[in-house]
Amino acid sequence: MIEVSGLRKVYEVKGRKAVVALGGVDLRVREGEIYGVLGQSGAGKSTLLRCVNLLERPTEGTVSVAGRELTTLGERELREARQRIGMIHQHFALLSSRTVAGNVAFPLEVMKVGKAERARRVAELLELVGLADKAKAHPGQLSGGQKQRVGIARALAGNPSVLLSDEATSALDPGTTQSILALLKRLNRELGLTILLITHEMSVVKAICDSVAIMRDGLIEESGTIPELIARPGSRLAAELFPLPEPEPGTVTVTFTGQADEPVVSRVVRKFDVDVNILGGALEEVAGVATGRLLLRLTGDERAAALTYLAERGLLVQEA
Ligand SMILES: Nc1ncnc2c1ncn2[C@@H]1O[C@H](COP(=O)(O)OP(=O)(O)OP(=O)(O)O)[C@@H](O)[C@H]1O
Repeated sequence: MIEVSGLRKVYEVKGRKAVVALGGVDLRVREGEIYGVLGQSGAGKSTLLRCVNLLERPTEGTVSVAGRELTTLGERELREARQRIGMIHQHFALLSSRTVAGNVAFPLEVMKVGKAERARRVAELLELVGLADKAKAHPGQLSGGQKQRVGIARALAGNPSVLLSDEATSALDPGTTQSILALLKRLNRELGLTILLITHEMSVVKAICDSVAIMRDGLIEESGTIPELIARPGSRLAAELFPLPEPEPGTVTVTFTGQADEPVVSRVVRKFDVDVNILGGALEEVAGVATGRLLLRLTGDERAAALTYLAERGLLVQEA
């Protein structure tokens, strides 16, 4: 759905050294998934997101969304293509002089949608985000979470196939963050909306993302589906989601996704002549799947056979 290839963005600032915000980024977001780009401040996340709808012109590389290569389009075609790419912002970017309904109607006015159809569509969008009773309110009378719901309704006005989210929950408290993330997940499921979001919070990735790219210094360090990354030896995502003590020689790190119901450790002890000592562990719900990592010391004559048994059960076994 979104294909970014060889993307470079260099900011030339007069009298200062040029800043390489993106140093050659490839990204592939599949239709219907929620894809998170995670990174510290300055990693290049906003630049990447703004290049996806060409708010920012890449210095090099190509961007295609829903099969259209955006970098080759003229201004008019680009405006049309952008109507199918919604965007939501950290600070909501609402027009304070307009009512909630007026804010949602704004893109429809730009698209020259007739008055009656506009009113129908605005009512439908406000219903979708749970704000039907706030149509006449002004943004100043709303909570942060309600403002972001207006932002989401406005972003969906043009029936986009893709939604770009620029730190949409960073200005919200934890409870409100969860309700906005749940709304995004519902829109993803019900409308088949593909979502590309940027965030500096692992909790956002953990709550709703199917795939993730970790960015640092304008480059992607690792990317893939979350189960893929958790199972990848040396993955930074796995280390950050499941921090474990430094493995000492002789210890074993065991990663499991979705097999949390099986008592594998007690089975290993019963089946094989081994002792198991749990040195550390973490269990998390990741995108709705129970996932965990354990640091074990396994000793005994049948150690090798026990490790093979764990690997055969689909667990990732890494010896220190
Ligand atoms: N318009 C600009 N002119 C010059 N440099 C810029 C511009 N926009 C961003 N940069 C620089 O590009 C680099 C990447 O910035 P970017 O905003 O994309 O990172 P980020 O990961 O989104 O960080 P943050 O979360 O703080 O916004 C930074 O070094 C930043 O200072």
